[in-house]
Amino acid sequence: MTHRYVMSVDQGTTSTRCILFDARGRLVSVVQREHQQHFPRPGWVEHDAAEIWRNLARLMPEALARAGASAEQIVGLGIANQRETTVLWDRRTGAPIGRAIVWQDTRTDRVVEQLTREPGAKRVRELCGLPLATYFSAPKIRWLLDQTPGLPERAECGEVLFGTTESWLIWNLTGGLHITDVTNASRTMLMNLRTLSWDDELLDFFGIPRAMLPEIRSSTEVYGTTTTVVPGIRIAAALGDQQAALFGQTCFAPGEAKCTYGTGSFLLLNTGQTPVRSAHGMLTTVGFKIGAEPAVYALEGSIAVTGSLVQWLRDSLELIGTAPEIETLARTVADNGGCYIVPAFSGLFAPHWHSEARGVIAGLTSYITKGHLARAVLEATGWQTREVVDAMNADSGLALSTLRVDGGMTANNLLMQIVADVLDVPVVRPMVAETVSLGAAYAAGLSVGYWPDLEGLRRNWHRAGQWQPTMAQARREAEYVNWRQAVELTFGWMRPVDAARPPGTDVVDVILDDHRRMENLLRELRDDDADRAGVLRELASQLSAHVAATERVLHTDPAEGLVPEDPDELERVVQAHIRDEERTLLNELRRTLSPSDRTALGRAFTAERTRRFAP
Ligand SMILES: Nc1ncnc2c1ncn2[C@@H]1O[C@H](COP(=O)(O)OP(=O)(O)O)[C@@H](O)[C@H]1O
Ligand SMILES: O=P(O)(O)OC[C@H](O)CO
Repeated sequence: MTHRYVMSVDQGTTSTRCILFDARGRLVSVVQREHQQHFPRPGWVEHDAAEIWRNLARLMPEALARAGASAEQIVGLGIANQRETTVLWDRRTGAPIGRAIVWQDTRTDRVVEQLTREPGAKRVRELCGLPLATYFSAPKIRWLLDQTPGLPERAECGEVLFGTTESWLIWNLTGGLHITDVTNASRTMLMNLRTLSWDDELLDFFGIPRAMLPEIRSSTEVYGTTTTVVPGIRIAAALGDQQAALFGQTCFAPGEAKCTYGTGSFLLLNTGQTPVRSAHGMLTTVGFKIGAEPAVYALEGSIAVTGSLVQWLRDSLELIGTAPEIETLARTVADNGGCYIVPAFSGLFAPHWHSEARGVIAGLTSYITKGHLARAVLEATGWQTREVVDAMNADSGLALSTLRVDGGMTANNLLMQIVADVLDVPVVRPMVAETVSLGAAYAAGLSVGYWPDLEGLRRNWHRAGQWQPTMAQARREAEYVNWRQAVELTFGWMRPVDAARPPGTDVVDVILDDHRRMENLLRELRDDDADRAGVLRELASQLSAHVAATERVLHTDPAEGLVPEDPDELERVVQAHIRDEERTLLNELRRTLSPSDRTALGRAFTAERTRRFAP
């Protein structure tokens, strides 16, 4: 008898996996390839979409070969993917336009800051269920369009296309089908959560042309057939990876929840057929949509940094050689020794949504060892989960009674115990830890009739591990207070220096903003990837406009004279200018002028500076 399988692709943040599952939901073959993470500047995270496609093109035949199977034995393909990551490509050539901007990337923090002040900002969350944040696709698309002259016009006439990575892969696999599924579309900030279609008000707000967007389809339906790599396979499902994990954990009914612990961690609660608005920092998102049935919604608590903090300890601090070693290191100590790490590397996501937050290590004393740091890393995942569960309970009015977990980090038994302890509920892990892939396979299998219904899938779920809470209540509460105090230290770390201040701001602040902007340019000059000539030109224009405004409005006699052409000299002059002005002029202005005079001067300074600025 010829066996038949479902093929599943999990296009994740760090790697792409291709897995074949049999009818009982068992793994038949697994292959995986990592792709490169590009960090060209602080806060920037990029992927090469062409590399991701090349990886998939190798993985699909490899997965078949491992199982000794042919394309005819594959009943359907389901794709799960990292969400929000933004790929633009040329419709004609199929080539990506620049690198993809990854969901963790914070380069759009200023774009987002500006957008929050625009009329219409309040409507965004109402329409799409998401808070304005760097995390989602729309600000990333806007940023990309703003970068290249001519790109907005090309996008307007559909020459430049947008997609998240499932769209990009389906486009390549089918030779030009431009679609997305409703769960991925719900992460762009451009889809109306009720109508499940692109929303004109949102498109206008972000200035994004409809012509560049894919068609929105259900999560399970046959979209088309592969024409390349392994031709003839029906593509029968697509879901964002966290929604796929919800499906793989068989959280099909309202009230069922799971948390996936990978690069980041994502807790999703099925809320049934009506979108629930969060009052506590959760996202409202689409959970899945089976064929023509109504969509099922979810509340989501997204945590940006959990497994990636372990990677940071391994790759940047080199305190461990492999991710599992963190457990051994953390077990060398009995507790955290008073140390807390809040990994706000991409700002803080749920429930805080502070894009400007940056990470802290708090409570350091000379007593702290690398063992304590390792424990603080694991506890950070525990406490971040606790914050999200508290918010989720407050939104749903229910208390979570057990937590279903999955993902790479759940191999860590100490971490699972910590999660049970800080939540004070049991944590359970299923037999198949590859829940994202399993969910995509389930969705594709349902779509083509390989599995008849959801109930049959539920019977495949088997418990493999369970952790009971053992922490004393008083200790749990005391630790949580410390954690929250550490979180507060991360807020407001980055000020949006480039955001134009409204007219009428204190002149001291206006000048300080100029200084920070120039310092940022000096930092850029030290980056090997920077366009040096461009940055130098910008720096010279900034300095010249700033000095002219200072002279004209504050009647000072700046020491600099002309803006030097020599780059080293320019750097020196800028640094000296900032140092001198902050030591003398600014203190004098604070001391001698009334707040209303400083405000009037601030207005004049801004006007003069704008007039003199010649980019
Ligand atoms: N034993 C472990 N303890 C703690 N973290 C781990 C362990 N094993 C893997 N990880 C972390 O889990 C993440 C990988 O999980 P995975 O589910 O494959 O992530 P993703 O799908 O986001 O790429 C990595 O960030 C890694 O640091
Ligand atoms: O690829 P993962 O598992 O890190 O998941 C990323 C999420 O989809 C981001 O929203």
